[in-house]
Amino acid sequence: MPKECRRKTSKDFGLSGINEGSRLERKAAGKSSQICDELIQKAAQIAPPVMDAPRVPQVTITPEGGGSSREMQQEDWDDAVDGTLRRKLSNSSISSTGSSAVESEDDLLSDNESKSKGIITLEHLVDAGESKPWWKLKTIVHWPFSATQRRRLNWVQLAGHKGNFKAADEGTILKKFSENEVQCFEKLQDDALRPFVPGYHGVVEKDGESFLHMTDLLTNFDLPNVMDCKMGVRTYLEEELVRARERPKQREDLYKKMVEVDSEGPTPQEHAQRGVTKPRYMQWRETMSSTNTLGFRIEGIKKDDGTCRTDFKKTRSKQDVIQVFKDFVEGNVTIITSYLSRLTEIRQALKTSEFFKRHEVIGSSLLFIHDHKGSAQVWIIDFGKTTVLPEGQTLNHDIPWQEGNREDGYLWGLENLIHTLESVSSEVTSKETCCSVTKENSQPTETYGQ
Ligand SMILES: Nc1ncnc2c1ncn2[C@@H]1O[C@H](COP(=O)(O)OP(=O)(O)OP(=O)(O)O)[C@@H](O)[C@H]1O
Ligand SMILES: O=P(O)(O)O[C@@H]1[C@H](O)[C@H](O)[C@@H](OP(=O)(O)O)[C@H](OP(=O)(O)O)[C@H]1O
Repeated sequence: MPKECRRKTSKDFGLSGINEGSRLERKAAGKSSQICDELIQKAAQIAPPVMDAPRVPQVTITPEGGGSSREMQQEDWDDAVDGTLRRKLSNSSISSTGSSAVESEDDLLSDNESKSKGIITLEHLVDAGESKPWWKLKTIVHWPFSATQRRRLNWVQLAGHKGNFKAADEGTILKKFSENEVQCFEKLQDDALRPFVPGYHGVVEKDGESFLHMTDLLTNFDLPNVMDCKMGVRTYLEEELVRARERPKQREDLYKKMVEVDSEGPTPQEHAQRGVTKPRYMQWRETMSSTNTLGFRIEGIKKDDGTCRTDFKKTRSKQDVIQVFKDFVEGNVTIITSYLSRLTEIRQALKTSEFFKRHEVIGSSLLFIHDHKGSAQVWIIDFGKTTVLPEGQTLNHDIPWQEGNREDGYLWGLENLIHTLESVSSEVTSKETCCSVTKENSQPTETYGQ
């Protein structure tokens, strides 16, 4: 049974106060998720995989000394990245994104327990009666929560780790602080990419924990359809490779996630030790999905009927991706055209962006959002693993990666994404033309009827 079919209850998610609207969305989810699965399976059977030439050399991480490795400590992680990517976080967990875990959740939690996969309820950090003030760092502005603003927010989180986001005042959210991401947002304020990233409202702190305060991109939509596409041919940093070679850590949680998708995925040695290193897992994910072949992959989709799917780990061929997009936009050419024009604007901005030239962009996503009123937007999100290059170095973002050149294939992936949507558009249009011709032909003419 696909993972998404095994739905957790609100109690499983720790959501005690989930409201009626959300319950209804969840109810709808089971049925149409199944329909979606069937459609995707059919598409996969009909369409032979169209494989582009792999752009990423596979790097083998061979643990010296077999499986013996010590647990990685936070200091190691900070040292490992040599100051280029500072991951010191506001709390004890360690990750590029401010959440998980070089070690914190390792070997303890399954995928479902640690990752967010759809509709969630965002809680504020304070209770209605809380009187302690919030303070904005830097500007030291009193955090202006009123009792009504301390509502629970039904929200969609298609990727990332559970607990990474909190509700904030109207139209905004809080994401767990990572110094790297905050630095990116600050630089982006003066960059050509600013119109395409969520509004940045500084850093706030509460009880020793810091958060990045940003615009909630879902705010202006009515029952939004949302898709997260992770960009680039590579989803791990070169530093992570170096680290894994120097101090390999076999992770049982990643091994389990691999086996769940493909029991033949791990090597005999990995089966024996019941563990894989993180770069090994990430590379395997890249080859199973369209990351290596198309330079982007679908992470998750939430539709306006309440269905959420994050089971795209084996969605690899261009035709499969086209089918998923078609289903996402429900064949609506106007929405596809809006998405295409926004992607073209993003491509243009990326080509002029100083920030883009000077950063290795890893693990960043394009967030597609549209609704029944016809609004459609695409935003660049997640800079947790976007890393500044050494002084004087720049990237092309569209040439093959070789270890050391730090290329990420972002622009190449964007080009493929645009082509994919153009294919969706022409397939939908030709189907419409074909249908209307068939309809016309089947209309009895007056003479025929007489
Ligand atoms: N500004 C935003 N507005 C609305 N939704 C957002 C916003 N930022 C993120 N999201 C939602 O949260 C999800 C995870 O976001 P993001 O990738 O930034 O988190 P993360 O924890 O850094 O993820 P990962 O661990 O995969 O790097 C996205 O897929 C999207 O559904
Ligand atoms: O999508 P999956 O298959 O669930 O795999 C996760 C995904 O690749 C995340 O991007 C990664 O977090 P980072 O981007 O922060 O590295 C996470 O590593 P983690 O388990 O170390 O958090 C992986 O487990």
